[in-house]
Amino acid sequence: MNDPALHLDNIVKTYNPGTPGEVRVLHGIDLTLTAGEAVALVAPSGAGKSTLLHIAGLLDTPDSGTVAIGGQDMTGQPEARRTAVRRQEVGFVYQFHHLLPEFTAAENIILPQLANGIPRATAEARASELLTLVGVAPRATHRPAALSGGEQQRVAFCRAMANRPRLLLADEPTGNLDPETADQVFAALMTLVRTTSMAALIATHNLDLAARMDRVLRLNAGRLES
Ligand SMILES: Nc1ncnc2c1ncn2[C@@H]1O[C@H](COP(=O)(O)OP(=O)(O)OP(=O)(O)O)[C@@H](O)[C@H]1O
Repeated sequence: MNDPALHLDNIVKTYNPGTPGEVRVLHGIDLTLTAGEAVALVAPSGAGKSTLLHIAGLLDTPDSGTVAIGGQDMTGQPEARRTAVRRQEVGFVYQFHHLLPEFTAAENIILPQLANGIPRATAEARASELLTLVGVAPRATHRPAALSGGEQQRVAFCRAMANRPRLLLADEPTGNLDPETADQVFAALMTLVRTTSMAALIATHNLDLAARMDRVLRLNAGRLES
């Protein structure tokens, strides 16, 4: 019950080891995120932020070190198990929304729940609740192309949270928006995090937004500094 949403212990990652193209990216990352915590990840370009988010979200594996989600150590687990835990416990948001263009805002939030075996009525209620929280309920029946950039991104947050994940990982979620819209979208994200008490690791170049989170971590030379 009190297990951390995410626990990384001594994560090391090198691309193309032992070759002329070797890139040592992460040199021993330790990180613990607890429920309800929003943590900013600030890093210069190329520092390994996406690599770290992919490892934390079970999309990639470290060379060594452990990744535990909700107290479940994922080291050496078969891919099917990693996929199941990722689907259930982790939500992702990217700089670009990646919503399905042929489906409405609500359907984009309903579909991942149906894929997880949730009954349609429950999924619809959950979509409606999430869209209301981020202020996009009046646009529920619009397709992504008929939504503004900020609305699209707020719908993407709702989709990421549709299956009540324990952990939200966001890679520059406001990077594609003008400052005012970024501010509104960030506020919506924080509302969702506070309401659902999930843990969120949010990579951003925006130091003002980073300062509004509970903690700021800097990724530098392969290590995390607070
Ligand atoms: N598959 C790969 N093979 C080899 N090198 C890689 C691979 N993926 C990433 N890298 C390198 O590892 C380093 C970290 O990449 P990563 O994408 O994690 O950085 P980032 O901090 O997310 O960068 P950005 O902010 O520019 O997106 C970079 O030098 C990158 O070129």
